[in-house]
Amino acid sequence: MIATLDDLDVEGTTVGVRVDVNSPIDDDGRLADDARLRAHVDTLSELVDRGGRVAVLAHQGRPGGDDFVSLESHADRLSELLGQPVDYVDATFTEAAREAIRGLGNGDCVVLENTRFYSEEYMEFDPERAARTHLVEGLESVLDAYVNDAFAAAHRSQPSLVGLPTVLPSYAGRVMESELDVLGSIEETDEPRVYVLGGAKVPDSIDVAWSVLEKGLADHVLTAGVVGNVFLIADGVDLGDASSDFIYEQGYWDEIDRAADLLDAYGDRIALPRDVAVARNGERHELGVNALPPGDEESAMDIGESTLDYYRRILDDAETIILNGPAGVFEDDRFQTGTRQLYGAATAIPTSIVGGGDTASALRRLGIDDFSHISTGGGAALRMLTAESLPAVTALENAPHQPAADD
Ligand SMILES: Nc1ncnc2c1ncn2[C@@H]1O[C@H](COP(=O)(O)OP(=O)(O)OP(=O)(O)O)[C@@H](O)[C@H]1O
Ligand SMILES: O=C(O)[C@H](O)COP(=O)(O)O
Repeated sequence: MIATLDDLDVEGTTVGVRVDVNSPIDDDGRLADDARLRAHVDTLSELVDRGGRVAVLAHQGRPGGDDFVSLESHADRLSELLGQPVDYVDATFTEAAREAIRGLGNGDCVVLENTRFYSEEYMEFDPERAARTHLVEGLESVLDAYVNDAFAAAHRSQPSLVGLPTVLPSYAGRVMESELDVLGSIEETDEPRVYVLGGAKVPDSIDVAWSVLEKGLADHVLTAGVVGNVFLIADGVDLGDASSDFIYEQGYWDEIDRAADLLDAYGDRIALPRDVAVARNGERHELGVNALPPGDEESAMDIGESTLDYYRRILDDAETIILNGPAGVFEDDRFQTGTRQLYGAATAIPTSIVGGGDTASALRRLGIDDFSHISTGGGAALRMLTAESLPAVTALENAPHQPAADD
């Protein structure tokens, strides 16, 4: 049983709120897309409106990346979104951070510095060990409560996600609550249940496919994107050198064997593309799998019409559809068709759930957003879609001062 903001007496309480605002960053090192910030506005505005003293914790990027930047521009944008001043302090758990937190009045909000500027926050710990890190020990004394709204990071066992809820009364924020409501009860959605696995994260998708087929969660798994290409090769189709080289360069060659094992075990429930689209003379050109391999340098960039017809027939009976990853290289207008049509067809199914942060923002750009639920999480959603627990969610379940089960 996880406590929510409904269980928290907010007025005058100093709350550490973990959000996930890990976002695209522009060439000047500033926030380039505020979608993830907007997702947390409900939680943050509720806390400040109810008189909380709010200290925001978040990571941005990974060490060494161009997007590994300060949260100053996030604080500026948050100030606009909340319609009130939001301070920023370039410290996370040191005396400067504690001083900023102690200085908060009721209804005030401060953004602390990128948690991953500190090495411990980029390591995974068990919750008890995470509770003894500098970040947790530095903040514990100035916080009365902890709220986790960072569903998209909930698959990470890092101090701000699993350490703080070990030592503080802890609550799920509104994003976390709604994600858990939907993704935590996949088994209860109506059947037939269809999973669409596309995109380029082949190992993750194959993990999901194994899990949902083994557990009987999926009546059908439809493959597309690079995932579909790997399954085609595993099925003995010659996709040509360009697609094969791409898969090899991504380090996914071993995945072909795993895909072949899956086809052996559950082939009757896995659907493979029947045609692919390549670029020929600068135009989209579709080829049935019997006409493969394509010409030299031609790579399978999308699924074609015949695959879409086949997949639509499977979807005709579906009650629930769960999608992750685009069907093709949607960034190129010529190869948007598969994603546009497959995701478009999914919106007609009674329960349609999209997992994956980047896919979600791409779909919004394509103007397709009429799903039952679009998750804020990529890796976290994938893990939940297999009905597995997430460390940060488990830490919330085990946190001190939880409401009784019959509350
Ligand atoms: N056939 C293909 N060949 C090469 N790239 C492809 C193909 N199909 C899709 N892609 C690429 O896959 C990428 C997206 O895949 P990915 O698995 O990262 O999905 P995602 O929604 O961004 O995931 P997340 O939200 O979890 O980060 C896109 O950049 C797209 O161009
Ligand atoms: O963007 C995400 O998926 C989350 O913020 C987690 O980021 P990470 O994969 O760098 O831990």
